Amino acid sequence: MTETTAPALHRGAPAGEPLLHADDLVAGYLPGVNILNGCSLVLHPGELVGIIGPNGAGKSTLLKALFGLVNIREGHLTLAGQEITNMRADALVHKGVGFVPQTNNVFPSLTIEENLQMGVYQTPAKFSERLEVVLHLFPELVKRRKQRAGALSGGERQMVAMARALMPEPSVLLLDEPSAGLSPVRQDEAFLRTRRINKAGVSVIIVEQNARRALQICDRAYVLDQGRNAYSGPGRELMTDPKVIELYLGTLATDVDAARADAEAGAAADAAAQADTSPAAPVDGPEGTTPVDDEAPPASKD
Ligand SMILES: Nc1ncnc2c1ncn2[C@@H]1O[C@H](COP(=O)(O)OP(=O)(O)OP(=O)(O)O)[C@@H](O)[C@H]1O
Repeated sequence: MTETTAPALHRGAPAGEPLLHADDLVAGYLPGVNILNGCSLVLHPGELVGIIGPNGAGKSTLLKALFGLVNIREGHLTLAGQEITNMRADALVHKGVGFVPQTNNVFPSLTIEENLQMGVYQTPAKFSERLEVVLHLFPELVKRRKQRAGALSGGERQMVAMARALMPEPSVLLLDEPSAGLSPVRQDEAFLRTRRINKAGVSVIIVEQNARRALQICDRAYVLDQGRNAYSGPGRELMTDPKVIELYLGTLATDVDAARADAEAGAAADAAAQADTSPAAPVDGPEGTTPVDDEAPPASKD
């Protein structure tokens, strides 16, 4: 076991080789100004990993560094054991990494279908096959595929952006705040959609401001602070950790109880979903919001 897979840094991570491994990254935008000051993260096959932390902690910067959009000054990044540090984004897509930015994530003048076509511009022959898989994952898009993306709501655009990123059949999907700017019900849908993608076999890293909701769906999460790892662990453990609650989830004493209740509600929903294998087992949002079909469609892999 290497130092970077040490339990304290990656608490709760499964054994074995990570799929994606960021080791002690130092990165930034302006010369001489580092935003990431030694950040590490592992993503194992099939995991859904969250990145949370206060505003300006460097969460989005870390995601962009993983996707070759911010220069990594020190440290290493590997994908399935291969060095990919500072590899260009288009090369990373080719290697199976997808990225969904927080904003400007669709081509507004193109139709939904044309947006999805852009997702496989490197491998156009795959379009029909992948379109079928992706529309199976997002059946909401089937009837609307000829509509212009610019006419869609924020939540619908987010769905198209995720669908487009899935078109090249990534093994890793990086999501930058998929719930940003959405109403509570639409936020729930974005989180459940994220889990649906993960259940379909895609390993996911999600950056979120809505920390409590993210922790509910994540296998594990990293708390960043000032560009460094502050805490890590299984999502539901972090939700009930008084230090994490005090520093990042809210300072009210009652939040401990609220977080516990949220964690228990999430665990109960998971247990119910596992017990019920019928094709439409709904999962309730934590605040009693609209149930959304969270059942995993057939795996997107061959
Ligand atoms: N393009 C950029 N050029 C220069 N500085 C930037 C740029 N983007 C972000 N920063 C700076 O990097 C720091 C970290 O920003 P980042 O967006 O990664 O934080 P974050 O944790 O995702 O925050 P939030 O939760 O508010 O989105 C901030 O101080 C921000 O001003």
